[in-house]
Amino acid sequence: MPIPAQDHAGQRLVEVCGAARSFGAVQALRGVDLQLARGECVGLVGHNGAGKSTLVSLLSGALAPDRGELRFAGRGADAPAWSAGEARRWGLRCVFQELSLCSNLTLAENMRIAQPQAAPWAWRQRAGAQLMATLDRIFAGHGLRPGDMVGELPIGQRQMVEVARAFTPGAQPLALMILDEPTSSLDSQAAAQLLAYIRSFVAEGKSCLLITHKLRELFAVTDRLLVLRDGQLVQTTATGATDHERLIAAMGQAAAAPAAGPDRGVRARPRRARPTGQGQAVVQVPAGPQSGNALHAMRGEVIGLAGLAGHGQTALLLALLQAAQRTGRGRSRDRDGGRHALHVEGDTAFVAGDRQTDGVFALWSIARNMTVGWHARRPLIDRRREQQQAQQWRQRLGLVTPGIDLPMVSLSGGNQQKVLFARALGSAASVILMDDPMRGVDLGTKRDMYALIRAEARSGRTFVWYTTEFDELQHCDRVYVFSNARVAGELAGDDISEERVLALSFDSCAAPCADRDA
Ligand SMILES: Nc1ncnc2c1ncn2[C@@H]1O[C@H](COP(=O)(O)OP(=O)(O)OP(=O)(O)O)[C@@H](O)[C@H]1O
Repeated sequence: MPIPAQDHAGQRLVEVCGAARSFGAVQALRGVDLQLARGECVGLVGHNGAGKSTLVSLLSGALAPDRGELRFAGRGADAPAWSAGEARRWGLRCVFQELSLCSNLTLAENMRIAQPQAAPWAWRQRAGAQLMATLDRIFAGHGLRPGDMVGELPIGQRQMVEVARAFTPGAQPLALMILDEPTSSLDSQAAAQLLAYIRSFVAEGKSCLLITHKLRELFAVTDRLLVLRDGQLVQTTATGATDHERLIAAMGQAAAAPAAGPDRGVRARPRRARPTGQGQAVVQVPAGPQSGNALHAMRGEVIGLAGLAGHGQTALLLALLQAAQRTGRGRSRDRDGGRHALHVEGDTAFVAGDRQTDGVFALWSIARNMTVGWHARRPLIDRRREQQQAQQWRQRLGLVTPGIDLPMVSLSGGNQQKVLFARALGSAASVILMDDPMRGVDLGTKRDMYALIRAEARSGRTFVWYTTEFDELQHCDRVYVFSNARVAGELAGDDISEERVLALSFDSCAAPCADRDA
């Protein structure tokens, strides 16, 4: 029989003593001590490469610590004895930053993989029904079906499935949920649904460790906050006893952080200050019955694409990229299956948000990943230029790595994202298409990137920027809001507000979109 929440709330559930872990020359964790009680939600923050995901891997048993001890629910375990199977049997589950679903299987089949011990008969129906029940509980109105193929879903929906699968009850208990950036690809509505669910989860006496770079979320749901910096826990504080600025300072990212708005400290410029557009439209999407209102971007403009995730923003960016590539081959206009007649002028680069699928060459070096677009235009690889350019961007974006010749997989998630950003900005492209490019990027680097985007726009580059974060729209000159794969409206100046974006998102969208990004 389950113990009532009030009987076990406050008891110690997890204890980590002196956990350390290195990867070659990199000391990812340098002796971390932490405790987690039953019934509490603890937030873990830190810059890219601070060691958060490594700590998660130790807790979940995916990695063994070099030294230190982990205890769960009073059961002592010397570090070498701690394993993924044991952690799961004791009630620990984990949603990792990089999604782990099999893209060639359906939702139901992915559910079955996570709980193979369930009864063998009619497993597909059972697994599908179980997963749907959790999806309904967390993400009401999700629009997913058990037979959907994971590989055909946009990253936001894949993240919903990943989260719901972890929360689905099974043969093993669930006492602690570790969520590593669970909202990085969710739109604001789905993120709010998940945060509300986390609160109800801990209210039942269960525990949650939440890792995110979105401070707003941490302040909304956590009881306590831990700050990790260069592999060490430098601050533990009750959430109510701190604020954004102090947290950012503890992370070591306080310099030049102007206070403005909910995620204070991440904005590089005051709201709506300096539109940069100049006379000539370099991106054009005409109005149409299927595509909605017309969309255009002038030279030097920063254009935001907003609206609920999966409502056509990524599809448009990809269509623009294809149009640009065909334009480069001598055609001036392109038709996207009759939906859009698109025009893009100039070299175009794309920053993928779904980095594992669309962006990263995992085993290539960091330097080669940064410069691959540039090499593609030359007959021979110029290693000296490659090194020069990569070192420049490493410093500019504060890449945390001992060397740019290491493989891309050695980088933390946020640092991999920085490399993709460097790849686009380091190219000769005059139009940069960005598909939610700040996924997993820490606050300090985001601030630098916002400033960089503005500076590049001033020099004449055009940005078309899909973002799931409202705050980022404040860095755009104009914003187009998408709904049901159509441009539902345009906002500019002080009209760019959360309320206006939501109003346009839901205006023509009663149900989740059928024409999703693929
Ligand atoms: N498999 C690996 N091989 C080599 N180095 C690694 C490996 N995994 C992590 N590291 C290094 O360990 C350090 C900590 O990485 P970790 O992924 O824990 O950071 P993080 O705080 O989760 O960062 P992010 O916010 O970007 O996800 C980084 O310097 C990273 O490059």
